[in-house]
Amino acid sequence: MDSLAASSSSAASSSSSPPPPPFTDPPNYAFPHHRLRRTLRNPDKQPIVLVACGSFSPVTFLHLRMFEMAVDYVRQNTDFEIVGGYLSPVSDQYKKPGLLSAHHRVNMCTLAAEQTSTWLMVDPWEAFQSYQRTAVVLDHFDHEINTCLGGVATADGVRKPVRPMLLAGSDLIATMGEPGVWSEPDLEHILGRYGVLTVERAGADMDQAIDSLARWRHNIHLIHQLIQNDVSSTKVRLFLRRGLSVRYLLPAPVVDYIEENGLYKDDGPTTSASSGAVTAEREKAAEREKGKVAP
Ligand SMILES: Nc1ncnc2c1ncn2[C@@H]1O[C@H](COP(=O)(O)OP(=O)(O)OP(=O)(O)O)[C@@H](O)[C@H]1O
Ligand SMILES: NC(=O)c1ccc[n+]([C@@H]2O[C@H](COP(=O)(O)O)[C@@H](O)[C@H]2O)c1
Repeated sequence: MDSLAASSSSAASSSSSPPPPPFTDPPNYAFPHHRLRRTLRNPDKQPIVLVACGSFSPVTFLHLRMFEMAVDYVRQNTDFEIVGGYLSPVSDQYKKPGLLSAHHRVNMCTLAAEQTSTWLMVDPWEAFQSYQRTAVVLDHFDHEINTCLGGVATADGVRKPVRPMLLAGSDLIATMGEPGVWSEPDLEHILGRYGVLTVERAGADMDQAIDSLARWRHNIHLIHQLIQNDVSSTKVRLFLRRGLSVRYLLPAPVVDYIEENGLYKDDGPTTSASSGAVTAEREKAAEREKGKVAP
């Protein structure tokens, strides 16, 4: 398998011992695929799954709406067929401001996906372990769906591999042009191999964002928001701290969950947002030195 994790781990293995598993799974982990469509409707299309990586602290209607915008875009502009959609909440090690524990973030995403949609799923794989780079997260989906489940089949029984594609806001794509946040091999892996569907976000200039990523332009799909929505988790947290209502900004079960558990009453961790991935990678490397975490 052509995965980052697989290639780095196989380089380290000796010829006598069995190859280590390509990924470290959290305890009791099972890949969720109860809503993954296993048969292609149109055999001529390329099957894809949408993977949205982020904090989701908390998940908002905008996060969910990104998937619906992607569905419309894909139907009108591409030869892809979407067979599944996943929210992949980031690990606690990301330490972004306002990042609630993975336990609560996964619970809220699960309520949102299961109770407001018929096709979205939540993968807790990265949430419940050490920080994983986005390139590795996409490799994990590739591994689970194609290597373990055998991809999808056409009505005639022909098997096809599924391409995981990153679904992200244009602010996230803009960080790909910032020095030090993403490594060059990771960008090549994410944008060259898998591709990204980018949803326009108020305040982040999409054209400027992709200027520095021009060599992967063919794999970067820009989705314009026809109805502007600039809800953000930051604003929701601010409202909650001030005791203001967030109803109708988030799915009702998520609002109820926040109230029942008394969440977001204070500021939480305060590491700078843009340095989240860099800090998490540094801390992980230090822990690896001490032998505490797997690569
Ligand atoms: N209003 C929005 N428009 C477009 N994309 C968005 C919007 N809000 C979030 N996203 C995208 O959703 C993904 C997950 O975002 P994340 O969980 O970081 O939400 P956020 O609202 O940006 O959080 P925070 O406010 O805590 O920084 C990212 O790719 C982000 O770009
Ligand atoms: N090098 C990387 O792989 C890298 C860098 C920056 C952000 N990310 C990811 O992007 C997402 C960003 O989420 P936020 O928008 O909440 O910061 C997270 O899932 C994070 O892991 C990955």
